[in-house]
Amino acid sequence: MLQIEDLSVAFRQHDGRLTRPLAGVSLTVAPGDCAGLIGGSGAGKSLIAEALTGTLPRNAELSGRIGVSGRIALAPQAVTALDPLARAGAQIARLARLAGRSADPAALMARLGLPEAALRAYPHELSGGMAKRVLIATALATGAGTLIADEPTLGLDPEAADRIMALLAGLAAEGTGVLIISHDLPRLVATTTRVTVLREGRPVETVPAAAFPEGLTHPFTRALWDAQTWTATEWAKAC
Ligand SMILES: Nc1ncnc2c1ncn2[C@@H]1O[C@H](COP(=O)(O)OP(=O)(O)OP(=O)(O)O)[C@@H](O)[C@H]1O
Repeated sequence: MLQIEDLSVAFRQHDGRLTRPLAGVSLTVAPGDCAGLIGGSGAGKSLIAEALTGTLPRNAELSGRIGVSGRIALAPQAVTALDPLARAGAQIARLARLAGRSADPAALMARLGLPEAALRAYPHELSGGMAKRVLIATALATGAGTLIADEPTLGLDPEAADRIMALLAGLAAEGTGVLIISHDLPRLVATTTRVTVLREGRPVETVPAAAFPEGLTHPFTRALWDAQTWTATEWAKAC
């Protein structure tokens, strides 16, 4: 269970000034929940992930309340988070060990739809979608009851992106609390029960997925939806 109330992150600059790129964010992810978080570039999405996992830069000042029951783990945005010199299976086992657990990497990879051969693969031998799955596997190997997936579909082709989103929805259906941070509003709406919208580090609103698109009332959320669905429609026509 994850509960964030009025979360703010500020940075003390070298000249003593304080900037506050994130303020007033609240959200809850219960076991079995699949929630979404969206915002443009620089909206503060990664700051939230870093605040939740205790990985904010040292000059960050955190305020608000973060309540976590059970373990929380991050599947990071960049596949470069994987050790380029270690095989995927060994990386999953290592994360489990660091969390004080023993894991069965083969079972975990099978659960995430990865072929057994991927256990022995180095990160550069994995496709983008497979590497994203390995990142999710390393997070789950910690025994986390809450998973934060930071941009899980970034850089993937549409089919691989759909498969990753279906996988995350499946994890939620099995009882994991899942927070998906993404730029991809149509996929978030298709996968999650609600989407929290951020704009320049401030919350705009949290909208039930069922409200998209007819029930949208906030002009920012509407513009975000129109921009992304227009592109998809026009692209489909052009093809
Ligand atoms: N160490 C830091 N010092 C000062 N400001 C920072 C620091 N780290 C991040 N920020 C600021 O916080 C804001 C939010 O950054 P963040 O990386 O969370 O955005 P984001 O929503 O994840 O963007 P993107 O989608 O591009 O990754 C940005 O304006 C960024 O400049």
